[in-house]
Amino acid sequence: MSELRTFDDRKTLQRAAGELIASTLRAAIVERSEAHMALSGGSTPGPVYEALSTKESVDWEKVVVTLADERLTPSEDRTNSNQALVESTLLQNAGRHARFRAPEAGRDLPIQDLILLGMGGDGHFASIFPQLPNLEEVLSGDAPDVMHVAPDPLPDNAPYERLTMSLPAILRGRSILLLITGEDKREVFEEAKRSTPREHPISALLAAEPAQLVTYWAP
Ligand SMILES: O=C(O)[C@H](O)[C@@H](O)[C@H](O)[C@H](O)COP(=O)(O)O
Repeated sequence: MSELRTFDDRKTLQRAAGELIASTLRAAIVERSEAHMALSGGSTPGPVYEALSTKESVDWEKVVVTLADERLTPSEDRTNSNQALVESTLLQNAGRHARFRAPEAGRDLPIQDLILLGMGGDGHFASIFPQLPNLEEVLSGDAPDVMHVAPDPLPDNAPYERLTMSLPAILRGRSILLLITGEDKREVFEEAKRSTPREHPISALLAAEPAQLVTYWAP
């Protein structure tokens, strides 16, 4: 059964998320001599990545970072890419020793020790949006690990086609940390337990009842 933890405020949530990710990475390195994690973009995780970058207790040279999704920005908009977000927040301080691997459509990913997700107000996660023409493919059990998707219409706040991990690739993650903030998104999260993936894509993740999913929420 997945777990929901609530926090008094976003700063406390972000600090706790950094701690959880660091301990997950340390445990993975002890067990398998390396750790793989896939990160999301958005407005919530930046401070998590910054806090994480200062953790000297993580053997960062053994950490490989990729993205749960990526915005296919033109070169002049590169600062809006998720890679740019991760480079400017996580890949500094101690975290600069981690290796970054950009996702490629059709290229298999190693099992991720940790996948960090956010959720949009429409119930999207990674770049699995309600308006994906190929939504069923991205959610199907035989989907490739990474897929090219073209939300139609493109999202207002980041109007780009995307690369996204598929649902089966996400469900293969050893741990999945979902960060949600605000009352509105909490309502969407609760509603998604009873709706369809076309209404709220996150409902497909929740319907799988992944035991490795932990959701952090703050007002
Ligand atoms: O490229 C992106 O925008 C993200 O990967 C996206 O899936 C994000 O996780 C959600 O939109 C939630 O974003 P917040 O962090 O702003 O809630």
